[in-house]
Amino acid sequence: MMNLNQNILEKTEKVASKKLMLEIKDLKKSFGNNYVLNGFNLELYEGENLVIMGKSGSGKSVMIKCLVGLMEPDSGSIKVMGKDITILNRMDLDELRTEIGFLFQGSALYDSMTVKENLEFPLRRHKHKFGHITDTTQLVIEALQSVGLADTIDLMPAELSGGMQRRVALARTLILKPRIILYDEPTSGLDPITAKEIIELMRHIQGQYKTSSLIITHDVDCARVVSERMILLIDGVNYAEGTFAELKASKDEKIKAFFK
Ligand SMILES: Nc1ncnc2c1ncn2[C@@H]1O[C@H](COP(=O)(O)OP(=O)(O)OP(=O)(O)O)[C@@H](O)[C@H]1O
Repeated sequence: MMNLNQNILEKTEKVASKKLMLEIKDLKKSFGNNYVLNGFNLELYEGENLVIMGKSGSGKSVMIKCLVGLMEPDSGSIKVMGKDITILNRMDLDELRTEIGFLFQGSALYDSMTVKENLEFPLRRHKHKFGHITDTTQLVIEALQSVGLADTIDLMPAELSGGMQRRVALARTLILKPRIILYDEPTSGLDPITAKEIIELMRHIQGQYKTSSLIITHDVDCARVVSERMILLIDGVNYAEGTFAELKASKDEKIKAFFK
C-alpha cells in the first residue's frame, strides 16, 4: 500500500508538471480606507476547475475585474498564460482576452438576434483568431451541440427558458475556443434542477474542451461537483485552500460558515 508521504509527493509532482494558466501574486486593491484585496494569490493549472468562494463584498468581482484588465490593481502581478497583463498594451491584451471566455451573471443574449446570430457575433469581433471564415454555420452548430441545444439555432432568445439562455450564452463563449473560462455565479437565479444541468454541463465542457476554469460561486453543490480545488477568500487573502472535502472537514468557524 502507498504511504501518505509518497502519495503527497506524487500529487505535488503531478501539479508541478502541469502548465500554469493563470497566476495572481500578492494582489492588492483598496478604495480609500476600504482594503479589499490585501495580498491575494491564485494559481490555476491547465485542465483544472478552481472554485473561489467568498462572502458578499469580499472582493471577488474586484479580483475578476483586475484579472480581465477592467480595473487597475494597486500592486501585485497577474499573469495569463505567462504574460503579465498589468504591463500589456491594448492590442496584446485584446488578443489575450480571446483565450479567456466568460460566463457572467446575466450574460445576456442580444434579444433582437437569433441564437445563430448571437453565436456569430463574437466570431466577427475576433476575426483575427480564426482568419477568414466564410461559413460560420458549422462552428455555431458544434458550439450548440456541446451544450445540447443544436435545435435552437433559429430561435429567438425570448423563446428559450432561463436555463437554455444560459447554455446558449455558454455556447457563445465556447465558440471562440477559449483556454480559460471564468464563471461568475453560474447557477445564480436558476431553480435547483436547471442549476444541476448547468453544473453537469460545466463538467462536460471541461472534459470536451480541456479548458481551465475559475469559478466564483456561493453554491455549495456547484463547488462540490465541479471543483478540483477551492480557495476561500476572507479579509482580502486566501484564508484557506484545499479540496472540497478537506475544507468541509475543517473545524475553523470561518470555514465552517461556508458549508452551512
Ligand atoms: N469601483 C469601486 N469603488 C469603490 N469601492 C468599490 C468599487 N468596486 C468595489 N468596491 C468595494 O469593494 C468591495 C468588494 O466588492 P466586490 O463587488 O468585489 O464584492 P463581491 O465579493 O464580488 O460581492 P458579491 O458576492 O456581492 O458580488 C466592496 O466593499 C465594494 O463596495
